[in-house]
Amino acid sequence: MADPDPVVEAVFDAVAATAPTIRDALPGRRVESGTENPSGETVLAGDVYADELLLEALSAVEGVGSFVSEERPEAIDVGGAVGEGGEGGGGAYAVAIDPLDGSSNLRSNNAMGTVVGIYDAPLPATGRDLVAAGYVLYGPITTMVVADGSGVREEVVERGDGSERDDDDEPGVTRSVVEDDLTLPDEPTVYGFGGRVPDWPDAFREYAREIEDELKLRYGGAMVGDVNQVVTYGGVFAYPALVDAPDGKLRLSFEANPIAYVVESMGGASSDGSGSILDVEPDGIHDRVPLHVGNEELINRLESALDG
Ligand SMILES: O=P(O)(O)OC[C@H]1O[C@](O)(COP(=O)(O)O)[C@@H](O)[C@@H]1O
Ligand SMILES: [Mg+2]
Ligand SMILES: [Mg+2]
Repeated sequence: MADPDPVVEAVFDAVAATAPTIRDALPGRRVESGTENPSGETVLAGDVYADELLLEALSAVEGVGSFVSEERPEAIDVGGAVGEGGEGGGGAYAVAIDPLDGSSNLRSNNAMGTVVGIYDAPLPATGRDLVAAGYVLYGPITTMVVADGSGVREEVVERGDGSERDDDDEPGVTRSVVEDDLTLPDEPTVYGFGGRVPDWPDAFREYAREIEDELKLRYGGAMVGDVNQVVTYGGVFAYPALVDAPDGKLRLSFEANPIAYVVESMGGASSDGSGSILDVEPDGIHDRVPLHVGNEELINRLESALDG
């Protein structure tokens, strides 16, 4: 097995170090910030806070050359030319972040997360340039799922006690690996599909009718939470193309590619409707894409259903 990439490890150290702070900051940040993001969506105070904290933490990581966020129009140069083989080749990585995924769940106090993609190429790039990806899930407990090219692990992330503080400004965190080789369960159990049923194209609606007959609905409105149901129990998550939004809702660089990388690394499959998400060629960093991930057999059936 390849040695862990120290830059990748340092990125997930930084993400884990921010997680308890982001979580603690949420109660007072459930209100609108008064701005819109590059996708035209209302930004909450929690989105702004998480974005700024992650920029600060990740720009301090040596080997991260570019910080690219769902909340910012352009990539931020944080030092080092991106590409050329990452840590081994002398170049730096681009880190794409969805600081708070599912932030409309903040008001209703439901699950949310943070999504991370580490690319060995300047963005926009395809998911084939990912060297690692993962997500933090703010559920009843805070967990972090990391796919680093050698496997997929799940950690519980907690604020450390005072003895683990590096210095006064940065409270330590305790990380416990709870699963070190996550694979998708063979027997699928759950499904979750985003968007309104009347907005689904007919072919997707027919596929959904079949799946409803076979699996249990688990849908909470935050991609990270809904994907983690599939990761845990097996099944399928989709935010499909909509009749009036053929590219769906989710963003390729910040959401779809990292999630596809995680699910494919666990032995599952991803699709934009016709092929792996990781092969989708982007035009811009805020491009959207229909996202379908889960057990391979269910994704194959989805592609056949949409093929007509
Ligand atoms: O409630 P809607 O509009 O169907 O959208 C739900 C989807 O939108 C998202 O909240 C988009 O993510 P952000 O909260 O990062 O914008 C996903 O997490 C979720 O799958
Ligand atoms: Mg999101
Ligand atoms: Mg977000």
